[in-house]
Amino acid sequence: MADEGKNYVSTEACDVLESASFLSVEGKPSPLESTVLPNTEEQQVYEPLKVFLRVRPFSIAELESHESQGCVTIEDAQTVILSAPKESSAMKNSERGIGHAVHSFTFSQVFGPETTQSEFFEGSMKDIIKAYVNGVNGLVFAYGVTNAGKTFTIQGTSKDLGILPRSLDVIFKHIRGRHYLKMNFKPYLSNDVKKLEDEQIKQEEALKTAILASLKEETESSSNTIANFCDVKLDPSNCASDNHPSNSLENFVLLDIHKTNMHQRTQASVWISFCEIYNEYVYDLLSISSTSKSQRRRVLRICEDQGGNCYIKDLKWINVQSTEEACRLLKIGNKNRSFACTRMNEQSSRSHSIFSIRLLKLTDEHQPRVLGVSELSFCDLAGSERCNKTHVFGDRLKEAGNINNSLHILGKCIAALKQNQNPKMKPSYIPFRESKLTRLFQPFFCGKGKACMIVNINQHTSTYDETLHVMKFSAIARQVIQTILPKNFGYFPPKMVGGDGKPIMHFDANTSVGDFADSTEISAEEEVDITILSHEDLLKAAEDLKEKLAAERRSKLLLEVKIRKEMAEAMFRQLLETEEAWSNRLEDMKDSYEEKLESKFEMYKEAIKKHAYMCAMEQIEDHYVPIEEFLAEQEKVEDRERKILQLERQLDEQSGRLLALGSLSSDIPSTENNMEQDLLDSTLKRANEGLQKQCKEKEELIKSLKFKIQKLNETLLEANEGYRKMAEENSQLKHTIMLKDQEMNSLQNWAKRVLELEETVSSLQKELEVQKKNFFAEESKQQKPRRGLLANLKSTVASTASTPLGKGWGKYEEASPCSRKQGLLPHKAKE
Ligand SMILES: Nc1ncnc2c1ncn2[C@@H]1O[C@H](COP(=O)(O)OP(=O)(O)OP(=O)(O)O)[C@@H](O)[C@H]1O
Repeated sequence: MADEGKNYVSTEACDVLESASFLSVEGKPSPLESTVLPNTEEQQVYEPLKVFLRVRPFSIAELESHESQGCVTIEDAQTVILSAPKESSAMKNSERGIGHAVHSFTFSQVFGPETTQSEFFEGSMKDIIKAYVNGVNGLVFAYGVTNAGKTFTIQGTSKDLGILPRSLDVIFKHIRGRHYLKMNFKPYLSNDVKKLEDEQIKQEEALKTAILASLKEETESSSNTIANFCDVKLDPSNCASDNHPSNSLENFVLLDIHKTNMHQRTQASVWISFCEIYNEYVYDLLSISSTSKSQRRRVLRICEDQGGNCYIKDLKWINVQSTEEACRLLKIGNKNRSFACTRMNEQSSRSHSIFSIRLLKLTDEHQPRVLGVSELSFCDLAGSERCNKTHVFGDRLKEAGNINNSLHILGKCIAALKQNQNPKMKPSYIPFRESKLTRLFQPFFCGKGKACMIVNINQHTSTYDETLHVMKFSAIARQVIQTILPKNFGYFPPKMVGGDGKPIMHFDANTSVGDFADSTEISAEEEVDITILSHEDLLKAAEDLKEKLAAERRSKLLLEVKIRKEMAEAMFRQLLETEEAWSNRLEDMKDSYEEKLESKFEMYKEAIKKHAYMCAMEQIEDHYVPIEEFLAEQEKVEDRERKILQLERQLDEQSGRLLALGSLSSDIPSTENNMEQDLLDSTLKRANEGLQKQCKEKEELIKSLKFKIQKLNETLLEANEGYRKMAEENSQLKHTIMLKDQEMNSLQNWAKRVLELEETVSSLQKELEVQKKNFFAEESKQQKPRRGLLANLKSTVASTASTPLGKGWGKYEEASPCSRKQGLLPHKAKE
């Protein structure tokens, strides 16, 4: 890998890691120990996950069985080449064209088979212990196939100590003289501290004594094959048994101690815990009950505090005063650990074991205060293996399944972590919660600590394919960049609780007491290892679980509904806010654009003005005439005008004379001088031009007038035509009027005649009346015959009928009496 050895730690942060040490060496205050505490607000550090490869040497038996086929070749301090042996699947695949037969892998450092425990410790643990004593949590996990040397690397043997006892030794040496021996401050939950009452301290001491005593009983009663750590003499000669320079912390951790910036003298208290994850159940390896095989082991729960930090509830934390004590406890734990004899390893770890050391940093006072807590965990993972190769069944098969599953999830987490580092890739879910192991590892991979991976391989041809798988896994892990949060000592300020578990002190001013009260475990429920239950109990347990599941689902559903509602409301609010923000922004943009436009407009206006001004100035410059010159020229012009006027007058006179003289004028010799003649000519010319101009104007005028006249003529013609028509109509009307007049006249005549006739009729009637009277008078006097009167009447009527009126009358003689009364009507109808 190209970035091999590249350190992502910023110089500043690196300096802090290099220099700051929170405890003095061998109890002696360092030169600067009385200065300040390490700055806990340093920037966060990015560094690639350190992956060390350790190749196990062949055992004598293996050498005798000619295991070696040269599968593993160490190229250099960082590179190793794996060549597939003939019978391996990798070789078969490569022959089929799938994959390669040779693979090259790069590590932070490769430790060959000849590497001693001391060399390995020095080469791999330096940084992590340095960071640990400065408050950075650390995780060291050994990964590899079964029988690859993981346990050997972590724990070692009594003669050849592994990294764990060596680390303990370094830590104790480091705190020598500053070791806080009282047990009244105890680690609590994930990162807190509990202040114990006297009674509790006594209980604590009794428990420790009991656990340690159990080892004594055991060692007396039975022999064991595990490294007898209690016999370990952890003096420098032991540690440097391989003739290597001393591995004490002074040698590599506190080289720059003189740079420390600590203000305060401090002391430390060391607590350890040891647990295993077996078949996905967590067991306390330091539990007294667990030492008795007949008793059922208590399953521990992984809980989370309010900060989401995982911790194992009820896991025992034992105060240790020395490396020897810690190693005794390690041995006790090992005895409780699930080992089994597999085909590959006589003492094969069937579980993942986690040994943790918590360092409590306290002030060096009569009433000490806790300054911080840091944790260093060593995880010896169970060996990865293929079930078919190990020929396992029953419990072993189940174990293998669980081991492989948790390792598979660890692989998935590491792959997801690597993928999430790539900003171009879609962030993927990291399945930390899918196994107990990854749940406990999560904080270390999420910035709350520094992780380090040890890959153990053997050179067996029989396990080549598994080894290749392990190497591929490590190649991915190698690419993970760790983000280490900037708290140097612990990631959250520790809280302190009293013996009753209630907070008594807060180290973080920002954290309230209320917050703390909730930071207890999520559930106090205890898990039971169901594999040891009877069939009936299992059924009952299944029923219980079903009920619990249903209840849980219901509550979760309600919670989901509530959360969804809250989220919807929050989103709606956010949308509204966003909308408002955008509309405000839009308004602002509009305003700013308007302002810009206005200012541009003003700018252009100014530019145009300027340009016009410049042009004007240029013109003025071009046409500039001094005032004296101008006045002189003006005078000259006026003078000439006067002369022209004079000449014009003269011309008028002359032309008047010329006209008077007529044709003779040509013969009259000119008396004028040449100058006058010229002036005259020019005047004439100008006058001529003026006349021509006037003529042109007049012509134009005439043209327009002609056009107008033409228009008027046309209008006149139209008017004439109209007039003619009107006249015709008029004559027709006159004729009609005349006819009407005639009719009127005739009617008047008729009316006159009617009047005459009426008069005649009335006179006749009168006469008739008179005649009647006379007749009746005579008749009464003479009684003359009626024939005579009628004859007279007839003669009268006959005389009347001879007149024109009488003739007309006669025509109607035969009409009815009614018609006679109406008189004139028949005549009118005739007319
Ligand atoms: N570097 C080494 N030098 C000498 N012996 C070693 C080395 N590494 C491992 N061994 C020996 O190899 C054997 C197997 O080692 P170990 O038990 O540590 O393997 P393991 O990987 O922990 O196996 P498992 O996963 O099955 O528990 C042990 O006897 C151990 O002493």
